[in-house]
Amino acid sequence: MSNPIFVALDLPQLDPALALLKQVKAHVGGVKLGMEFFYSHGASGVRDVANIGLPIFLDLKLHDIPNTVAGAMQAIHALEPAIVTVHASGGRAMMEDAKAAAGEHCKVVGVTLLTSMDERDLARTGVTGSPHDQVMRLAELAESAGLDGIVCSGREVGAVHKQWRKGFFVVPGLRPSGKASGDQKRVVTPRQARDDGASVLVIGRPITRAEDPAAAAREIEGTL
Ligand SMILES: O=C(O)c1cc(=O)[nH]c(=O)n1[C@@H]1O[C@H](COP(=O)(O)O)[C@@H](O)[C@H]1O
Repeated sequence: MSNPIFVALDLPQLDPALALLKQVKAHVGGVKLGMEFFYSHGASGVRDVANIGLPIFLDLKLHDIPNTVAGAMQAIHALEPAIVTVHASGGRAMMEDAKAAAGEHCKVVGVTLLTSMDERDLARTGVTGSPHDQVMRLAELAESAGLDGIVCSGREVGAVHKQWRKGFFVVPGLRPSGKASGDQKRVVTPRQARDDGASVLVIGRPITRAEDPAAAAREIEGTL
């Protein structure tokens, strides 16, 4: 099995981000570029990272009307991302149009409930019920809209995997045991998430903020 770790390069400066990626490259299978990176460095920054030779997960978490999201998907074709995110709560028509507008080899995955949210946070948005129920509901919607998969926490991935056997599951909110969870609330270990059916393990600070990022990435890889 190829390395499922995608390192989240949530760093504001381009050169340190590129240097860090070169350090950890041998121990990860891909790189995730999110809003912080894309808003700071745009398409040219994405190309600089792509030149290092790892698959790119462009985590833009698109959430708008179908026409606008489809236009955004077309605008990023040239960057040839392997994976792009949209918010599943944007609805079925938006997800259908996002998938139709995506490049041929680009997986489109729907963010369900952010891993930084628990049941109380969910209730405050007006949704009653458990994070588990919300993830299952949005996974079903994403599948019916023709998406490739979803983003969920490691707490739900086992159940979603049973319901959607061919789905592609991106799991963030991962912490090696004993590491600080920070703003993440629904946390599991990388190994647990992989055993429960995660396709991609998104790991940021446990690698990028480690004293020795290459050693941290190697250590996590060794637990899988
Ligand atoms: O879409 C994501 O990647 C994502 C979804 C989610 O529910 N939770 C989540 O943490 N993420 C991303 O995963 C990464 C997690 O970073 P760390 O908490 O530093 O490992 C960040 O880049 C987040 O933007």
